[in-house]
Amino acid sequence: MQNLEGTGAGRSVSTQTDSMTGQIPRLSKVNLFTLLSLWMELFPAVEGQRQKSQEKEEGRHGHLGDNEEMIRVSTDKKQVKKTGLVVVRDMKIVDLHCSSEELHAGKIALIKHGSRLKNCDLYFSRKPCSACLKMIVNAGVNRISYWPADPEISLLSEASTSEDAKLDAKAVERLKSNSRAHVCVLLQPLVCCMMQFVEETSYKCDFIQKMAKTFPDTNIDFYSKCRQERIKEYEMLFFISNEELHKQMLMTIGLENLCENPYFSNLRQNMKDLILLLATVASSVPSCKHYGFYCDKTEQSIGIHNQSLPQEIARHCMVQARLLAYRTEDHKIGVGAVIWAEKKSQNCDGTGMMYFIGCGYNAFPVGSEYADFPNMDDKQKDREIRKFRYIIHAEQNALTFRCQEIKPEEKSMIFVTKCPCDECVPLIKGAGIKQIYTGDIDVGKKKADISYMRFGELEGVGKFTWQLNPAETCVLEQNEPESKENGVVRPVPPKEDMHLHKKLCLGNH
Ligand SMILES: O=c1ccn([C@H]2C[C@H](O)[C@@H](COP(=O)(O)OP(=O)(O)OP(=O)(O)O)O2)c(=O)[nH]1
Repeated sequence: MQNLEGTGAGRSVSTQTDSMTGQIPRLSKVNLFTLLSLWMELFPAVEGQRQKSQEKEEGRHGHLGDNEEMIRVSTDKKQVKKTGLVVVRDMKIVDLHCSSEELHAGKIALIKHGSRLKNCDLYFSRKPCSACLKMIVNAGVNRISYWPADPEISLLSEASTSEDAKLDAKAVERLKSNSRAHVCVLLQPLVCCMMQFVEETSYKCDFIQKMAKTFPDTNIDFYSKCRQERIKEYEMLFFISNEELHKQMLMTIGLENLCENPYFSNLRQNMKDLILLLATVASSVPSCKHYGFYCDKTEQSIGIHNQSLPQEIARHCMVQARLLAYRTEDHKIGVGAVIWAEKKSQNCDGTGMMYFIGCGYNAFPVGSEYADFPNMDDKQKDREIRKFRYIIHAEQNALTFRCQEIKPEEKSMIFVTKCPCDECVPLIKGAGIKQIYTGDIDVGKKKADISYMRFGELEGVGKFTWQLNPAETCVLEQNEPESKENGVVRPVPPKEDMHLHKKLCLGNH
């Protein structure tokens, strides 16, 4: 867990720097935590869990044959909204949770951390229900921030359940006013140029660029289409388009202060901006059946540590890393890294077997001041004033400030937005991380102060790079010659297939 004080970005760009300071815009830590909580709400449903609860429900119905019980189960499900949660201690992320079919996010955090929640700040994607709040408050948390739309016990559900939802909202208010914890809404306006910067860096990021190389002329439409779909989807989930309804809801959950203008319109604008930003970043690692994180064919084996995660989960974790990259302190490029591990059996968390180990982004040593270290790249002739000997890489920060040990018997995975450099590759392997998910645009690059030669040679760690689905590569290879790209042999899609890929299908998000 890295100290999230500092500055942020994506891949190097020149056009969107702040014209006054020449610096790239940066995501505030509060907005980062809020965005991550929304993103955790979207954690892909765990298949086993879905099946289990389906079986349970079928069993329950078959056994009881009780109509009332059936209605109660289905209305409960509709009424309780899936919720994401980020646990922060001393401005560092210590855990990421998402509610499961059986447990709300707040209860999961309580089970996992118990009294260690004392003095933590919790960021919820919805206002938590009274059952969660009473336990969290009791554990001594410092602050609870929530996204100001429909709460966990939905106020938008059917009339039959709205009485309960209103009662719960009242109980939450009472708990709030009698508790030491500060229960509040934390949303900050984006800094100048942030949105354009995120758009540009998302579009130019390694993942989209790699697809553009494989499918010339298709990426722009594909990226924009994906982004439009995500915006619509996230607005449905996280925004209340009807202003009156939104006002009523804010009144019910004790936010009457925010119902007057200009506060109300400012709040809605900040919410919209953050939703747009999340949709943009999510579109930079598009959900697409032709592309994903795959092992090169020569490295495929049946060992457990070489088994890839489901693509939608890998993609989800990479978007987390992309969000973290917007906190970088490098003036040119943001890199984000997040480490997850898989337990042998399922957690109570909505993340299934996955649990969070740590995260980081590239930044100067903790506590350093703005002008303490040089910021120049290798275009600067004087090597003494280049940044490379000072900046801590995203992977290094994720490893240094991790909040869990990396267990040798478990499958641990690092998701990095940029291919790990020669300094980081041995660290990742030495730490016992079993899999790397990344892009390979930089593989084979050699510069004076930073190089990317070791990743290609790395053995004993599963390497999953963003590439065309190998199953499709086989089809392409049957007819066509190969080309060399970054020193790696890549198939050139035949014209017919390229035509087909122009209609890239969006997978289910
Ligand atoms: O595994 C890595 C590799 C690099 N970085 C960070 C460190 C540094 O802040 C930046 C260096 O990026 P790059 O190699 O692209 O150098 P540049 O000078 O920023 O850009 P250019 O590609 O133009 O040389 O990326 C990481 O966090 N992890």
